[in-house]
Amino acid sequence: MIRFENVTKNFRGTAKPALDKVDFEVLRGEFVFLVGASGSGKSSCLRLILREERPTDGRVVVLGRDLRTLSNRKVPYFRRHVGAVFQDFRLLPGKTVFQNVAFTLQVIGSSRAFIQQAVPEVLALVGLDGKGKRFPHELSGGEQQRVAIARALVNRPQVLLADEPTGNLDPATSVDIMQLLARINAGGTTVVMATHEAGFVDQMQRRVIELRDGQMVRDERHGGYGDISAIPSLAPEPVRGAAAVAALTAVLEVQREVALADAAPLAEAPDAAPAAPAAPSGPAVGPAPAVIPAKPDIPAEEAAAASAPRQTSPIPIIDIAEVDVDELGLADRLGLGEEDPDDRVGPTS
Ligand SMILES: Nc1ncnc2c1ncn2[C@@H]1O[C@H](COP(=O)(O)OP(=O)(O)OP(=O)(O)O)[C@@H](O)[C@H]1O
Repeated sequence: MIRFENVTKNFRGTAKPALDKVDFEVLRGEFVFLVGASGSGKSSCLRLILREERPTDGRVVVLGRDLRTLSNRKVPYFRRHVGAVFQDFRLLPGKTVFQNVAFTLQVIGSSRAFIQQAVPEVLALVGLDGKGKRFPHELSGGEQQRVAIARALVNRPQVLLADEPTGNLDPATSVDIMQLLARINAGGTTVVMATHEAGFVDQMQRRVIELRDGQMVRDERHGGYGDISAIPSLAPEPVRGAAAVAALTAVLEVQREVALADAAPLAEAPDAAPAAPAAPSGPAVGPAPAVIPAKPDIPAEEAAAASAPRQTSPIPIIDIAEVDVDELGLADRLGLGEEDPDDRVGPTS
């Protein structure tokens, strides 16, 4: 799903590479922590995945697309499949919560009717029901990050990138956001998260990729944060510990809910890939919380490969219909309207 092949990134005017021959593969459905000291290259990795930067050397392949050869014209299509959230939320201050999320859909030419349906659904999903008319400054930090997550999810991306999403939040709010990310992952969305939060990483025991001075020094299937001496200490250790315990509880709760959903006879679909198609709109199945399922248009070979690490079943809640980019003609005006077969993500050749 995401492959770094000996990737080196040299930024102009810098002697040392930000990334030095980094090589890893993330499979569909994984939750991966990117860890390392400040300046070790975590954000650079995420920016390469988003195609905000290109490698100096090596190859980055995301959803079957070699990003070296992806033309600028096709980048907006590509990014529909890759949502991103950041430490500083990056909301538009003059727009309401609804408008912030809707903007993503307007840019790709979604119909007004679709936007009116999809935005409230995704806001409910992230726990922001009824807050659509607020402006960002009228929200707490945690709520602002939820808006950012809603915006990242409204296109039902297959991958969610999170660059220190809890970096500006207090420990309790951070736990809420971690829980939300775990639920999103439980719905089949691959999550790659750069973080300094050693407590969360230690307790959640997910895959950990560690960078040091641009080099990958660790890739552990169920790892902890490792050496914490170089990370900024923003909260007293006991608080971090409490947050970590709460995070673990939250994540275990999500895992238990997923296991329950797996066990339910009606939820069984033996032939389905982990990110199965969404069910029609309706209430949550069983006790599970709202989880947005990733779009199911994933190459079959990747679906097979995804069985390796960890299988999660989708907990379908809503069905966000395919976006009709032609409907408003806006896509054409933005230069996004010339979709051709190459615009689709597909298997790596
Ligand atoms: N646009 C840029 N131009 C020049 N150098 C850059 C640029 N972006 C990043 N770097 C350098 O690349 C290296 C890796 O930076 P990066 O932001 O990826 O690290 P990081 O691990 O995400 O750090 P932090 O935890 O502080 O966010 C650093 O030395 C940084 O100064």
